[in-house]
Amino acid sequence: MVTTDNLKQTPGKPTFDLITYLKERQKLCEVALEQAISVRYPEKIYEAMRYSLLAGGKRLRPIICLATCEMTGGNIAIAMPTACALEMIHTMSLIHDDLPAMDNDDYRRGKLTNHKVYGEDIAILAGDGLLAYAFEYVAVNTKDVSAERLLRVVAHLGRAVGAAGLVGGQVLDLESEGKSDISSETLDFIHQHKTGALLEASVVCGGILAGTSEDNLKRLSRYAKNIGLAFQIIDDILDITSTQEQLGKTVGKDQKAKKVTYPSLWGIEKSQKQAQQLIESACAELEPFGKAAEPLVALAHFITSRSH
Ligand SMILES: CC(C)=CCC/C(C)=C/COP(=O)(O)OP(=O)(O)O
Ligand SMILES: O=P(O)(O)OP(=O)(O)O
Ligand SMILES: [Mg+2]
Ligand SMILES: [Mg+2]
Repeated sequence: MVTTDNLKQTPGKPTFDLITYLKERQKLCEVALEQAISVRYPEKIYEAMRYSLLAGGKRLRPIICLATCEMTGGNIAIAMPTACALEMIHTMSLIHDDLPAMDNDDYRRGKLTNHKVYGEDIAILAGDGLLAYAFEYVAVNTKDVSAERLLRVVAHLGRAVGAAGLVGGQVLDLESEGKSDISSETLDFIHQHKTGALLEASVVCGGILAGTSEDNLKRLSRYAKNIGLAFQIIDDILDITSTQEQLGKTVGKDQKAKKVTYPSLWGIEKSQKQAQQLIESACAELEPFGKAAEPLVALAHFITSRSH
């Protein structure tokens, strides 16, 4: 059996080339996203939606969705509409998160935030437009997948973005600002919802589209929950250790907003170890998939080693 250990880089062994993989997949996603929304009347709203959607970003959620679908016997074509929808939902969450009523941020993905360019009113609507279009896009453009699977994907996406997911996590995140007595359970809840839920949907929807077994879906969900938590821990570390140039957004915001984070509770080193452990547990879930899991194993390790 292939284990996560023998998938790790060993000198002399051919290893998975994640950099090339990411570049290729990012290009595929960029093309699909560019084609997904065109500008029409009233131009302003379509331009605002495209401004943030096409502003770059790692495209991790769509790439993870495509990878899971392929690993479980599907292909890129059946997963691409869902992959695009995940990025539309993610972009909506960033536009709204940056609004003055929430984090009040001026930069995102190396550019001025949506409300700085289009105004608060249009930025709210651009987020709404992207969210609604994400669901329309999956429903209309997914081909060669049964209606039953498609319905399951739509339901899973809806749950991930609503009060049981991103919205719920964001509410607690906002309520926790300035409070020093946030428990690690509350912190985990925030991370698992504001970040974990959409990553989990990215993984699980890929598996649903491919028609993988219920057991595999549970396994995939556990993998995703672990990488989701690790992702947010690293995000909070980067807010302390990285630069605006590298991240494309303002840094040092958590300390300024007096936010309790993993590194503020346990320090950077322990938080990093914690993230590493979560990644190891995540990868262990993929062992039954053998060599087919290489991309998802590499993507999980990328989450802790990333610089942006
Ligand atoms: C429903 C909504 C609006 C959800 C927002 C979800 C989210 C992950 C925001 C970014 O988190 P952050 O503020 O911790 O990170 P960043 O530094 O990227 O702003
Ligand atoms: O790369 P991005 O901008 O999509 O952000 P995130 O780090 O939240 O994936
Ligand atoms: Mg926030
Ligand atoms: Mg923010």
